[in-house]
Amino acid sequence: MSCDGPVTVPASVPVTTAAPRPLGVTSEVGPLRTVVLHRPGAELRRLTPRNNDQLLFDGVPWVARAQEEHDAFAAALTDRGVEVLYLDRLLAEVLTSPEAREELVAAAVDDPRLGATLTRAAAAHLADLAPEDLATALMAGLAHHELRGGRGLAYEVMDRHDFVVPPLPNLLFTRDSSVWVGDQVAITSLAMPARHRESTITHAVATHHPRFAGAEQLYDSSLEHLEGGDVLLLAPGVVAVGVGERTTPGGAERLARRVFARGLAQTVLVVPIAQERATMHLDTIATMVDVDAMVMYPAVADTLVAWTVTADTVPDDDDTTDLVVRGPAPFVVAAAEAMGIERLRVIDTGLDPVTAEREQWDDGNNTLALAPRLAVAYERNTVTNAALEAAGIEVVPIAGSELGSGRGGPRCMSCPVWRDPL
Ligand SMILES: NC(=[NH2+])NCCC[C@H](N)C(=O)O
Repeated sequence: MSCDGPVTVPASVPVTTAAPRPLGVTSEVGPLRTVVLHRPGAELRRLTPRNNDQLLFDGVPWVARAQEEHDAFAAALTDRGVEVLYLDRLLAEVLTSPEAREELVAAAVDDPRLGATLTRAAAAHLADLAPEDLATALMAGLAHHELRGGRGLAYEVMDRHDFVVPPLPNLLFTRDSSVWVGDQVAITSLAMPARHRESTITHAVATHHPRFAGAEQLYDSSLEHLEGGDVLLLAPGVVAVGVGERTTPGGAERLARRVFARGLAQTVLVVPIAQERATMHLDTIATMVDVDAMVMYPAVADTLVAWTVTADTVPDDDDTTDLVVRGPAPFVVAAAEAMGIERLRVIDTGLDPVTAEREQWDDGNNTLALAPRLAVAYERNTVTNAALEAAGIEVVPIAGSELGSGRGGPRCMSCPVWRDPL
């Protein structure tokens, strides 16, 4: 398997297609047809013990092994008929458009640390690069020594280990920087400074790539914080939004109004989660594995609650619809009611508290459903996976020893853009 080379896209995986392809996602478990992944690359090689905390990694990953693990993840999807689109290809392709280039170069140097002289020099450097090289620079950033003829006071004073343009190692987690709700794409507003710029890339791709031509944008990065890892499409018309370290209550409220106004959902469940790194997104504690079943961190299964939000009148405006808020009620009760089912099954992982905490930390609850009762999971979470199998869920195990150092599992590392309706 190639480790460190360029992305090896199987010939059967088109990155640009002439004919429009379906887009849209209405559930977590409808058969997965097309997904956006990001194969980790040069941006991961920027991580050092000095910067990994700030860049939201728990260590310094072995990059070649992380790529190998990621290639195996992608192969597990393509082997099952899923079309994989790679974010770096989509990015390089949109960088042939002058507007996209301008937008992304401007976003890359929009940083008050730089000052006018260095901003100009960095922008000029980037604007000179060919699409592939510019894509690499936008993802891996620009180190101090890479700016030929750099300059000005800020450049001289800057620590040599600092970046003129910081890298984006969390691009790997494509789940967070955009999320499809129905046939519209929400470009998210990422909470952590280390991730802000990611949504400028997903915005440019959604706006300028022919593959996504015509798709309406539901949300944008200037709005209240909202991250895709917090958004779960429990059933057609029912969206759960986690509110915690990343997504704010304001973000959940804004999303609710917009999905109502655009007819994409009739119920939004707002789910408070602990504001901690271990539970940074709702999908770190619960993901769907069947039309009526979730795998959930046992420590929260009994205490998780939800507010049920609906529209008061026929909604027709993005931002002013009156909302009706009920609750809080136990999450499983509120979810079942909104989904119109008798009971939402929570798979009993039967874990002792220590194993449960360890496997939650290692993204045991962060599964990616390929279809009802078929889910990709990290192989290391053996106890959770055995419980899933016992409950009738087929687990597609993948290695994640290096990928996992960024604290994200199969769901975090994937952005479905097309699932068959249930
Ligand atoms: N959907 C998710 N759970 N994403 C995980 C993102 C991990 C990433 N290092 C961060 O801190 O943002």
